[in-house]
Amino acid sequence: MGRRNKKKIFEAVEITGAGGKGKGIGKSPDGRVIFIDNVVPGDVADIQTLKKRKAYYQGTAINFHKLSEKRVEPVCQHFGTCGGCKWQNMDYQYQLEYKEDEVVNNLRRVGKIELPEITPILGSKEIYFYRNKMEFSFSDSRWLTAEEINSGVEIEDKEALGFHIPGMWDKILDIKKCHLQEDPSNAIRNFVKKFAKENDLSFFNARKQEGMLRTLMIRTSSTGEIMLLIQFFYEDKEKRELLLNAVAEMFPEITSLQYVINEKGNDTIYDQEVVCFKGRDHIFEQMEGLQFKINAKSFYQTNSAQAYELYKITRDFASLNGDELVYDLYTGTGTIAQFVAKKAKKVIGVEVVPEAIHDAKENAKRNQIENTDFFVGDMKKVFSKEFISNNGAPDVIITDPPRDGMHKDVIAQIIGILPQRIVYVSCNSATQARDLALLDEHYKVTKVQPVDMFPQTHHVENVVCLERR
Ligand SMILES: C[S@@+](CC[C@H](N)C(=O)[O-])C[C@H]1O[C@@H](n2cnc3c(N)ncnc32)[C@H](O)[C@@H]1O
Repeated sequence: MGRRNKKKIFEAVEITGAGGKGKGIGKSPDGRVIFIDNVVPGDVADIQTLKKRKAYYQGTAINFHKLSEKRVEPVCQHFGTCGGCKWQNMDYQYQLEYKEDEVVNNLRRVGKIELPEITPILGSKEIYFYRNKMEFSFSDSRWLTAEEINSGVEIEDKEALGFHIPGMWDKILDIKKCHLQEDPSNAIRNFVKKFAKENDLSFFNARKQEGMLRTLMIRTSSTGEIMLLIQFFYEDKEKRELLLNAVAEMFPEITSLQYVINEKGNDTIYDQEVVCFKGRDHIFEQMEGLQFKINAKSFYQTNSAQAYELYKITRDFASLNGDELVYDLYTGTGTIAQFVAKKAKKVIGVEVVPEAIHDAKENAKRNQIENTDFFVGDMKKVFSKEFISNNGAPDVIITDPPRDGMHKDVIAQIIGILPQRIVYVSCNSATQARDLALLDEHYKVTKVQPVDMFPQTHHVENVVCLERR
């Protein structure tokens, strides 16, 4: 190890905050911030550094002097190794506090904008089993814990079907029970693993690029439908059918059983043909009487119950009276557009993924919504003079960009149009704050409502209403 990364131990560090990708925050004697795994604000611990950067350290707790009163016992046996639910050891009320603080700090420090009173964060009723979609990876050599390695016992169960170890593309932790998706999610995953092993279907090795079974995706819906998609690295018809038939027989509640043969270097299925083996190639999600068709490639908010709350807040902030032309930017499959359509004169949705726009149009038809129009395009290029003269200048813009926020050209284009109101939905309040600062000359932030879509993680959604100055 080079000198720069020589490990140090800092004694009795108090954990004073949480943030930075779910890590606890402390301070070293030399005044640097330390980002620490598996600690909770209020803990006091000896910290061993793992990495040193110019302005901060990354570290891990090796000995606790005091355990925080904000701690709770994690429910999951995989906590600490799995990167999925890093805040499972913190009481949910405190999780909400830290999420709200993060939003406010970002808006204040990054955005440096004048803020109204913040509406308290809306917590999730379900703090476990709230996800409608999970993706697991197969591996022929599962991640072994230090205890397993040191035990000296020969490892018999070598395969994994589970999650990537944080930051490691080729290391998979075998998951026995995940607390994020309702059953039969765990039952399906465990059955597939057992059946595949018993019948000699090989598990993927990402380094060597060999092995038949790559990934498994399970989607559940509030309509009770279940989608299962298994991704294979190569076609072996006999073995593939053996597995898929066994799954179909064992879980007749699966309404959509699909597969992909993906021979590429990476796991993404978006450029691959998805084949329906049994049932339909889609499931439905429903919200306030609206139906949304979801296929294997569709984006749909992963916490359905909280998505409903998020959309209600968005609609509320848009304050529509039926006369407005609304643009729904980054519309995905047009869910927000359709959700607000009844209250608007017309809604135009824009999205870069053609399949999503195809679904948006089909869903609008199914929901008998006639005042929406959807366009495929990169947002940067959409607000052309021609587009505005064809579709009209919006009175209200709803925008829900990916984590990177809006491109500065998109913000410049919005400023060129100056709609009366903007509702900005974001899953990353830091980039949202940056964008709000760029809009500040023309828009005043009038409402802020953080929403928790992902309990047990540090992620937080935030809805902001802007009115023209
Ligand atoms: C956070 S999702 C929002 C989806 C939708 N509003 C919903 O609630 O289901 C962001 C969407 O932006 C789309 N997107 C990403 N980059 C884009 C771009 N440059 N132009 C247009 N859409 C883009 C993504 O494909 C994704 O559907």
